[in-house]
Amino acid sequence: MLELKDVCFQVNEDAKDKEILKNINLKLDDRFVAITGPNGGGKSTLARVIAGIVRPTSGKIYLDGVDITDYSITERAKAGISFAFQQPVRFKGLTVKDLITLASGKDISVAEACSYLSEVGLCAKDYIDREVNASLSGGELKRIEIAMVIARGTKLSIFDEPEAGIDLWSFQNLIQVFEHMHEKINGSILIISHQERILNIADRIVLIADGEVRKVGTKEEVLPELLKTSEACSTLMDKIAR
Ligand SMILES: Nc1ncnc2c1ncn2[C@@H]1O[C@H](COP(=O)(O)OP(=O)(O)OP(=O)(O)O)[C@@H](O)[C@H]1O
Repeated sequence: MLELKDVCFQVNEDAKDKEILKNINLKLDDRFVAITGPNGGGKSTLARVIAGIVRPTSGKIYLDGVDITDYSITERAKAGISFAFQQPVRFKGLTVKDLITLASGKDISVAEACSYLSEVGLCAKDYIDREVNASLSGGELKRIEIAMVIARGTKLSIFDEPEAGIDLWSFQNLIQVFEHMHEKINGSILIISHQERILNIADRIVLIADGEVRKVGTKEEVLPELLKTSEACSTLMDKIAR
């Protein structure tokens, strides 16, 4: 279980303190949790705080009862947290097989590596020996990154807006990948998304706005609140536009 107690994150901008996360309290033990909310609400910051990319200004983070607040990214990775970036990283000189083997942490066969690619809907023989460089499309890279996360098989896998920057066709396939992961994965998935189809497969949704947790619940409980928030935003945008 992941637990956040009074987590705050503050930056100093133009000599003024800016609170980006305000006393976040969460207990998450569901298999598939989606974090959603308006742009700039603090979702990515929260994911980065959980993965250890940034340290909270105050508060505590526990993974299965262990205080990981002061763990580095590497220590958190060893404790069982994987993080997939919004823009996946390219690794020039490494093949897809190399990356999946590294991710799995053991010497796996080509057939095993291929099985991870098949899980994300990629035809393994076409990709296994390809270099992870700029010749791969955004959608392909994203799926290879997801295959790596599956190969790592950690307790907690965090995805920051996996839908960002991919076309509609790739997005439809990506949804199927997540639906499949929801059924198959051993650990938990924490996914930041604005997409209703992703929210629809979540066991729990966390709505974050203005650095605060506004609501935690099932989609039936959270979506109406989310619609209210987006209506409020559109009304504001209308007023600004007028
Ligand atoms: N290091 C930083 N310094 C200054 N401001 C920051 C920093 N990190 C985040 N912010 C600000 O904090 C707010 C929340 O950012 P964050 O990226 O977490 O939002 P988000 O909910 O993920 O947004 P989006 O949906 O647009 O991806 C934004 O206003 C952002 O500009």
